Amino acid sequence: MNTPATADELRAQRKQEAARHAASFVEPGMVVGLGTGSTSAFFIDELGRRWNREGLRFKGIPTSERSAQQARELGIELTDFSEQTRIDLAVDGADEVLRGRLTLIKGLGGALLREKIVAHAADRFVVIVDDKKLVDKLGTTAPVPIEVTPFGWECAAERLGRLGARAPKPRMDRNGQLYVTDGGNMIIDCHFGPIEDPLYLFTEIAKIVGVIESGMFLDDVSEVLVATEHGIDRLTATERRV
Ligand SMILES: O=C[C@H](O)[C@H](O)[C@H](O)COP(=O)(O)O
Repeated sequence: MNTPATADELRAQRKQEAARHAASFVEPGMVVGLGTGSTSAFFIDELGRRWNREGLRFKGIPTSERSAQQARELGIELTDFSEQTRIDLAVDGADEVLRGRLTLIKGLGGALLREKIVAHAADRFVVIVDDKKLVDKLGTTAPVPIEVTPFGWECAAERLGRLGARAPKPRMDRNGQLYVTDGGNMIIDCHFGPIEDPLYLFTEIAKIVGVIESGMFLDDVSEVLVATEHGIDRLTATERRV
């Protein structure tokens, strides 16, 4: 008799289903943005499978050193913005998605700046999640990660505190060392609690000198694929709202 799947295994299966679905959008010759995180890792794996078994050829632009390494190990050809500034399709995960909207939080994996740059360069930016990421208000389960310059981070943290972030502090890694992004910056994970007005908060965060980018994605996403027990729910830009 098979042991029933654990909740973690079920989530992993759903992430994989969303990733497979998104990987089916990749066509020969495309430039493809490769996201970061556990869901994106399934996407890159599936692309590796298509590269090696189907002979699918495309070029990847990774959003982190981690994803670059994974893609290289699978044999996927990589490129960068020095070669081309246009991406056909970018695929990435998210930490929270506002139910029924294309509004979300990303960056718990620390790659939010590169992810947003890649998303903005893409003609089509597809976000892949399992249904546990859906929330009725952003900020309910995840903090908003905010990438800041190391110089003067204390000033940015104080301003973020005035905006309602609880005890904003720089992110530490699992060894207790200061977390440094691929771009050499710091991240302040801001616990605002449920966010009533995402656009207002996003705008106020962006005004803080020293803030490079926030993990709020309000108007960047073309579609969201949500893996549920019934299959894939696809939310497209016609329903885009903040
Ligand atoms: O910086 C990391 C990214 O924004 C990830 O896409 C996000 O944190 C979701 O990660 P996961 O797929 O592991 O839940």
